[in-house]
Amino acid sequence: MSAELSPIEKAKFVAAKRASDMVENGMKVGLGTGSTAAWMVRCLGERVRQEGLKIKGVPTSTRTADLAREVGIEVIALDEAGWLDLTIDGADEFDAELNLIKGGGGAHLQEKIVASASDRMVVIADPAKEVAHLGAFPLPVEVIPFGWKTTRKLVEEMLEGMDVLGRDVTIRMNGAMPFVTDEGNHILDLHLLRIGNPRQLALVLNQVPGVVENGLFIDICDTVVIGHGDGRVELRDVAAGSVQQDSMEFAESENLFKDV
Ligand SMILES: O=C(CO)[C@H](O)[C@H](O)COP(=O)(O)O
Repeated sequence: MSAELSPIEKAKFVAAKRASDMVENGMKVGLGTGSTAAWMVRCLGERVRQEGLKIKGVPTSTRTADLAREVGIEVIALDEAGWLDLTIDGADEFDAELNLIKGGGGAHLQEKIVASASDRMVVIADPAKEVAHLGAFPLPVEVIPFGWKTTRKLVEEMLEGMDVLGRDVTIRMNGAMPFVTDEGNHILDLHLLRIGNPRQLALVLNQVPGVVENGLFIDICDTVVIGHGDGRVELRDVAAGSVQQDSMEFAESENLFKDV
């Protein structure tokens, strides 16, 4: 890699590299989905090749499973793994409490199950993902195909009573057809602009018939690793009930860029 990498891709890469260094021999690791998570999978593949790192990876999508196999990571199913040591994944937004919006890639159902079955969830992000309030990014909600228009109506009605700024609900499309997730479902994108009470919304949304899972991750993420285009990395950790901050220069970041 590479001189051609944009600052945003470098930021994603250094976050992914820092988080992949948290993985230890023998671990069972949840592998997230998306462009940042793809860097992490490549970094882990590099460690498997270079250091003989022995891990079992549980992918959160068919895309990630394909990439993990391609880079030499042993892939197992969640039910084979049972419980995971660590999950590393990207996010569309994170706030000061490390609550997240996920599902921009349409994989939040598997991602939430995998992260919830892990000792620790580490999110890797570029600085643009940090927000004061969740909701500028449309909130993905996975719904079953049966009666999805009715489910959308029920979601719209439910939103009337919620502390949100916008209430538009759109079906995610793939060309002329509704997008289909790995589980064969569709995605509603909720254009809320600002979510006043993410915890309440996450609970209420999942009570609407037809909704399978929403993309709000509340109290699931333990650490956010924020990469910067110049190689700096910041860590936000939930410790003793509050978020601690740490910052470091990524040693030899230029060499790391060349390695990938
Ligand atoms: O939740 C996700 C997929 O369902 C992704 O983690 C999220 O969309 C971030 O993706 P990227 O790293 O490409 O910005």
